[in-house]
Order: sequence, then structure tokens, then C-alpha cells
Amino acid sequence: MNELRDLLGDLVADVDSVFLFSPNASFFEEFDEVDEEIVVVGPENALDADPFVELPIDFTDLEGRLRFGIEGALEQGIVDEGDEVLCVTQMFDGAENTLVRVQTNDFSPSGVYDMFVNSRADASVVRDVFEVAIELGKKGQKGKPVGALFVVGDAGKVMNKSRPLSYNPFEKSHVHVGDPIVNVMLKEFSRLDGAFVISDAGKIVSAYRYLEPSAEGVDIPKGLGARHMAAGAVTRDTMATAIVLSESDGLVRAFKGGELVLEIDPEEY
Ligand SMILES: Nc1ncnc2c1ncn2[C@@H]1O[C@H](COP(=O)(O)OP(=O)(O)OP(=O)(O)O)[C@@H](O)[C@H]1O
Ligand SMILES: [Mn+2]
Repeated sequence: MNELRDLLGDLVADVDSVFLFSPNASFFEEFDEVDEEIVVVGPENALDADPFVELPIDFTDLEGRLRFGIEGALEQGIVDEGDEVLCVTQMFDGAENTLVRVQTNDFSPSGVYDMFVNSRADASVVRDVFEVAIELGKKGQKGKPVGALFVVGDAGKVMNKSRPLSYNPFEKSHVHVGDPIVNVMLKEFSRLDGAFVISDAGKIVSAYRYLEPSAEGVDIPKGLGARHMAAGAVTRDTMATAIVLSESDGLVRAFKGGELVLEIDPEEY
């Protein structure tokens, strides 16, 4: 008779590294004696683990979470291309219950790690804008779905590639994303047309900007319209990251370097 252990043991055999996603202290300590390299991935390094890959947002989506951890470890030189990695993580609620074995060159990098960590804008600014977009996607504006476009970082250049659609309510203000009152303002102004422009440090530079980047050769998924095209194109012409909430399908997408790098369903977040 075949024991499950015999049938599934190959899943964990001969891996180069084990990635523990947000382990608690006692679970982490149990791995003290294993021969494989242990890599901790999480929003903060509470356990002082080394090596450690920081997650800028708490990915509820499994694939996004694993990709981020692996791309981060590759980028930091913790693992090499071609390494076999075992990811240990949680799904649904509760304890570690999910094992995923991946070869690091099995997938092409999505750019998600790069988007947060190597954005011109601070990672915390990118994350804060993301959270506004996700919240707006969940609740809509007075119960109705809304769309919104946030262009984060390299604001001077973005302003040069755009024009005002209306007066700029942020003209002389010095307000930053992440500030609760600003989140309310962003949600309120998202009912109107155009894009928000946000600086590297998170200052809201403008609302109501109509983006006019050259869209030539920008290749975004079919079915997405002018807002997404403008978002993709402006990130190719500048060092900005664009975060878009779609009014029509409700998804939050991010573009960097002219490419779609992330797609999240706010309902699952
Ligand atoms: N170049 C642009 N710069 C800033 N905002 C734009 C630009 N083009 C379109 N928008 C904004 O996007 C809104 C929706 O346009 P459109 O439906 O073509 O985009 P979309 O990509 O299909 O987005 P959605 O999925 O939200 O419908 C417009 O009403 C406008 O406010
Ligand atoms: Mn549309």
C-alpha cells in the first residue's frame, strides 16, 4: 500500500530553498535544523530573519504573494535562476496549509517586485495609493462603481505630458497620500474625469489631468479602453507607476514601463 507520505514526498525532496510566508516564531524555529536555506517572506521582519524578503502589501491572492517573494529573492540574489523553491504559506484562514513547489525560471517575472521596490516613488506611497484604489473599488462612490487613475512618481515629467481638465483642487495644498482626510478627498474627486498626479514622496500634485503621452507601440490587454491606454503609455514615457481602477470590470491594475505588472480584484483583497 502506498502511504501519502511516499506519494507526495517528492514534492518536498531536494529543493534548494524553503520560503516561509509570514511564519510565526514557533513555526519558524522548527526549521532551525533543516539543511535547506530558509527564506522568510512577510510584511515586516518581526523575527529578525536573514535572508528576508519584505512584502509591501499583504497579498491575499496566492499567486501574487508567491511571485512577489520569489521575484524579490531573485532580485536580491538570495536564490538563483533555476533553483527549486518550496513555498510554505497559508490559504483561507489559519495555519500553514499550502505547499507550492516552483522552479524559479518556471515563470517569467511579472514585475510586481520591481514595481514596488524599484519605483521612483517610495514603496509606501505606491502601497498607500494602491489601498485607496482597492477601497474605492470595494465600495464604489455612493454605491456606484467608479473608475480612477493615479499616476505616482516622476510628477514633473507627468505634468509636462498632461494638461488640466479643470481647476486643480490641490494647487496650493501640501497634502499627502496616506493621510485619512486625503483619502476622502481622493475618493470624492474620483467622480470627475482625468488622472491624479502624485509625487515620489506622496504629495498630491494635481487632480483632473488629461494625460497625453504617446501611445505608439504601447501594448495593453485587449478590451481595456482609453484610461488604461493612457496609464500604460505614461509609464513608458516617464519613470512613473500608474494605478488604475476600472469602472467597467472593477479590477485594480498597475502599469510600469509601459507594461501591465499587476492585476487585483478588490473584492478578494
Ligand atoms: N488620456 C486620459 N487621461 C486621463 N484620463 C483619461 C484619459 N482617457 C480616458 N480617461 C478617463 O477614463 C474614463 C473612462 O474612459 P474609457 O472608458 O475609455 O477607459 P477604460 O480604459 O475603458 O476604463 P474603464 O474600465 O474604467 O471604463 C474617461 O471618462 C476619462 O475620465
Ligand atoms: Mn470603458
